Amino acid sequence: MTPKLKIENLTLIFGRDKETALRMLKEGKSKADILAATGCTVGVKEASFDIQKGEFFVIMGLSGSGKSSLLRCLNRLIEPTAGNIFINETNITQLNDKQLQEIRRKEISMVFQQFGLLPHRSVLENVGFGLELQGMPAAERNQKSAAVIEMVGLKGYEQQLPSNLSGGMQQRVGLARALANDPEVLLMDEAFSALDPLIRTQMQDELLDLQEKMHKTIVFITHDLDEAIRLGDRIAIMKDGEVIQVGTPEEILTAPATDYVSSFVEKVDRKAIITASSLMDTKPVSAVFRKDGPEGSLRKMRATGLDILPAVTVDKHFLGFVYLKEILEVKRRGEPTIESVIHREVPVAYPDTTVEQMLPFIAETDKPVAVVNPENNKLVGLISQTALIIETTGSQTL
Ligand SMILES: Nc1ncnc2c1ncn2[C@@H]1O[C@H](COP(=O)(O)OP(=O)(O)OP(=O)(O)O)[C@@H](O)[C@H]1O
Repeated sequence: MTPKLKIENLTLIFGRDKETALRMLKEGKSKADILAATGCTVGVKEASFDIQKGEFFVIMGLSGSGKSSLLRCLNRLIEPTAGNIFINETNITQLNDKQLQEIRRKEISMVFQQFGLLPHRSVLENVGFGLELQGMPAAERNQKSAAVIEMVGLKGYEQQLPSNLSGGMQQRVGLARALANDPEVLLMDEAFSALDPLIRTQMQDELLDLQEKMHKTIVFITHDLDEAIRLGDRIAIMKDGEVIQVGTPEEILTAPATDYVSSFVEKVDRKAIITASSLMDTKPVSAVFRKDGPEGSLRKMRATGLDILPAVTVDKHFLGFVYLKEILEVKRRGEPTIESVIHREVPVAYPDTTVEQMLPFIAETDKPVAVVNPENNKLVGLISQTALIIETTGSQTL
């Protein structure tokens, strides 16, 4: 599948002597060395990644890491120094001014941190401003604007001036304006960073709801890893102009690529993000069959060294757990199957169940947790108690 956006070796250098700076960069010189020798700042260094259609892609990094510079290259608000950017299959870096304008009007919109609203225009006029520039007649423009204003929850405020609105509402106007021309790609530069925390969380939720309906390709910038994790399908982490890791929130949290990423990850509340599938043992699950006799079950327990095993039907439907000591009882009583000692009232998780959702039943059980496929109830994995305890206490040293 062709990605919606393809960023290929993108480099951005600020300053005059870009050529020398670029050469030094290729030689592997550091940002500091390049600055000292040429007076040039490396804003973005050889970034390469793809963004898929409909993806919510977050670029996260501290102040000065280069995320705004990178975002602004995507619509050439800043001219990249080297590399390519493709939208669909069009190389944006090669477009002339007219073609670029066309792309900016139709395909890529941007939402800014400071809202960027025109103070003397009403909400309706602000939202319709881009359409007006395109020469759309007033009636059609107003109709489109009113529709997106309703979409972002501002119906009734069409005639207000921005100064009469709260920060959160002003940012909704900014969002509505970006959505008015129904772009395929939405660039959002720290769009919620100026809002206070409660409003910010509310806006994040609303944006996620909107995205469920819109399926836009969103590139969202933030310096806040919690926000990145809440919003992103995937996250790119930047440091000193470099993209140092691209991955799903789970990949970033469970397998940080560098110590730098780890240091961020340590501060995140993982329980809402880590899911059963990332915790479960991926080795083929040892299980006893319901029709197994006690001898067969004991053999499996000896082989695995476990004194609790899941019990399944022949086609792997999960039934419950069996315990070593009860199987020994069954054997002593001379029963032909282990049917009578399967504990069926046990909690199960689905692969996308989060640790937070598992907490209530983790507290009540000292067994491993079975992970089953929600569609057919087949056993797909087991999560050991140790893995759960580490995740819930956040401690690797028990
Ligand atoms: N116009 C400019 N001229 C020179 N250097 C610049 C310019 N804009 C940005 N820089 C430098 O490029 C680097 C990346 O800056 P950028 O603003 O992209 O980072 P950021 O991660 O978006 O930070 P912030 O969140 O503070 O905006 C920084 O070292 C910055 O000082």
